[in-house]
Amino acid sequence: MTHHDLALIGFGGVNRALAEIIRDRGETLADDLGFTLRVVAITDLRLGSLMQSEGIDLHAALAMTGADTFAGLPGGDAEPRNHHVIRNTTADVISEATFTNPIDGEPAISHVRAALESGKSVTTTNKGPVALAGAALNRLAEENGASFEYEGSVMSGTPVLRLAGETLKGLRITRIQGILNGTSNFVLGQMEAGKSLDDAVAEAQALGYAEADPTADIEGSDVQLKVVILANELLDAELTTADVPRTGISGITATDVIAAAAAGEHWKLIGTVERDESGAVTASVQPLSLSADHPLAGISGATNAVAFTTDLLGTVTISGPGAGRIETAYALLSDIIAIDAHQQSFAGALR
Ligand SMILES: NC(=O)c1ccc[n+]([C@@H]2O[C@H](COP(=O)([O-])OP(=O)(O)OC[C@H]3O[C@@H](n4cnc5c(N)ncnc54)[C@H](O)[C@@H]3O)[C@@H](O)[C@H]2O)c1
Ligand SMILES: N[C@@H](CCO)C(=O)O
Repeated sequence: MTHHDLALIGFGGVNRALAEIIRDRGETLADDLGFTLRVVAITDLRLGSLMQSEGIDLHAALAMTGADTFAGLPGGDAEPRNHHVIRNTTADVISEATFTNPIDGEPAISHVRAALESGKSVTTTNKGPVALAGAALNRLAEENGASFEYEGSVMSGTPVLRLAGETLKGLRITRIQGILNGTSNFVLGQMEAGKSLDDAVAEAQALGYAEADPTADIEGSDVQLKVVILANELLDAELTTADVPRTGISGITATDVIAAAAAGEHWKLIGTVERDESGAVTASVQPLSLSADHPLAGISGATNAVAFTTDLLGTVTISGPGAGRIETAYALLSDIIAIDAHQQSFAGALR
């Protein structure tokens, strides 16, 4: 049986949920997947760093709160020595789940770069590195014989990137339109039910859907990053966030939402990518009031959905969780499964 050792960079909702999955289901997963998993390093802004090559006791690590630090534990330090840990850990896979920075992607881009330069594979749910430096990081991974996987950067654990990238091959995709932010969709639904925007955002934060700064969810910059990822990953575009005009939902009032519902419509924050006849790709983010018969109108709560307009199949729609700790940790697990498969096929080719 093969084995993967993980370093978790950022120990918040998502990486903690991955640690819980490994703690609670590690043995079943080994039977199902043919490899075992162990966490050998953790860093976090609040807790500091911990490196234990024989495996960290996940029960103890998960019991730690923001008031604790790793200082005093063997291999522990009160400082989050991210670069030292990434370069020196015995882990073969780095799981990057620090805050998404929609402006310049840092420090996550540097974390991913350091990992790939050390020949370690990376799984991340952080949208910054993928949207703002995806092409360069993919090249770096290839140069270093490592994998860079980021299924959770769009639609959390719902496998939209692998589905479209692998199983829609051979189709010409002319349009991608989706509800790509769980928090804003949840908030609009709560407003329809009579809650204020602020109360609904607080609820989304408590449920683990929102960004550290929920402005990114409400003002559309989270969707802007996801639209760039979809365009570049699936339509071979080279968009930057500056190419994607965005309007968020803060201008939509409870009155607007309730009046639309009474008329059989629903406000949704919609990301759109289009490819014209000449091959030029454009994208946008804006709130739209959708009539009840629109395929995205019935998508509620933190669920996301993406509709692909294709030449041979017509419209193909995928929907599923778009946010949530466990749902997003599943994306990390699915990336680790992909990393293992790459390593097995590389080893097979050498035999
Ligand atoms: N929660 C979701 O539903 C979801 C879904 C998809 C993608 N994501 C993305 O996954 C990432 C993690 O999300 P989360 O919900 O776990 O966030 P979170 O805020 O719960 O956790 C982030 C953790 O990273 C730590 N951190 C931040 N900067 C750091 C640094 N420089 N060094 C070390 N630690 C640092 C913080 O202390 C915190 O514990 C984010 O980039 C988010 O955008 C989240
Ligand atoms: N804050 C994001 C997390 C998923 O990227 C959302 O609500 O969709």
